[in-house]
Amino acid sequence: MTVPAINIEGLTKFYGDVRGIEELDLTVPEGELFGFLGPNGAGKSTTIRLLLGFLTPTAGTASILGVPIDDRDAFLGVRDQIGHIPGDPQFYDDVTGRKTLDYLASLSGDERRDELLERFPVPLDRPVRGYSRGNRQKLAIVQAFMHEPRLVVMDEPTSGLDPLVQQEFYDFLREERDRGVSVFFSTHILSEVRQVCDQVGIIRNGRLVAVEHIDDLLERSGKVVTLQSPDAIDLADFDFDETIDARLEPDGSLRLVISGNYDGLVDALEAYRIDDLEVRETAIEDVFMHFYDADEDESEEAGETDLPEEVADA
Ligand SMILES: Nc1ncnc2c1ncn2[C@@H]1O[C@H](COP(=O)(O)OP(=O)(O)OP(=O)(O)O)[C@@H](O)[C@H]1O
Repeated sequence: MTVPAINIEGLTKFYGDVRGIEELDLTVPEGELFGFLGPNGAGKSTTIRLLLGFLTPTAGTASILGVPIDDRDAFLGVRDQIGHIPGDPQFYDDVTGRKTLDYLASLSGDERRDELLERFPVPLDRPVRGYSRGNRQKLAIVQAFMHEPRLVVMDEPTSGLDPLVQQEFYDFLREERDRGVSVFFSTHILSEVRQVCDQVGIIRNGRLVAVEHIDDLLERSGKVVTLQSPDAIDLADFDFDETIDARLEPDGSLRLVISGNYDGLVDALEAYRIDDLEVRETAIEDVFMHFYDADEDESEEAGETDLPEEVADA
């Protein structure tokens, strides 16, 4: 039986009275690209810091590559099989990038350093103090992957990267996953989840709201059909088994959300002349909003407002 890359059971962390996370249960299989999505303050960094032993849980437990996080000796034994990109990567500012990597290599190895630096180049002979935000992030990527880890845990790893480097990083992550590396990464960017992840766990106010395969999530959410016709559209004609939602837009066009096959739609269309017909996937934003809406009452109790713009608009 294979061991999950990460297994979390009832994991809880309170900072005094402030809830970091509560009763979190989650399993990430080996070899998967797992996205951990939530707005600011949801508990993503807390979860990651608990997993890596930087914080002690208030309750519950977790294991990483089969090793319980509170078994310090065993954890040190798998430490060099794990890579980590923290939310705010810190290095010794007076030291050059090259020396930084030399030092980290002496701890865990650097079999892939050159290959990674070719892909994510940084000014190696400059002290890290002079690095831009993006270069600092690229150095963090190189150090996290250069020792051939089995699992990489990353806290918002694309912040500070320009769009081209972000795309390169997404390609790289997919290649790593195909080589069998497990990747757990937190993000508040929806489009990133869609592009990269196999599964996503959605966290809000310290609680896990859902865990879904991206394909299932989109499949279940249906397709959006937009129809323009010179004929008056009767909504009743489009109320077939596959219809999730049907409405007339102010300009008289029909907006239909359907899941499953198109048989009902094709039959209904026979009665109409068609000026324009478009079928597209449901926007991932619409799909995710429903998870957040469901938790609205609790969010108000916790004094939180609506989703931040990054999550709502990404
Ligand atoms: N050291 C701390 N002391 C007190 N409260 C904390 C501490 N660290 C985090 N919290 C609180 O715990 C909750 C979860 O924070 P956390 O940083 O884990 O969220 P996050 O999802 O990583 O957010 P972000 O996307 O903004 O980094 C928040 O309410 C936060 O204010």
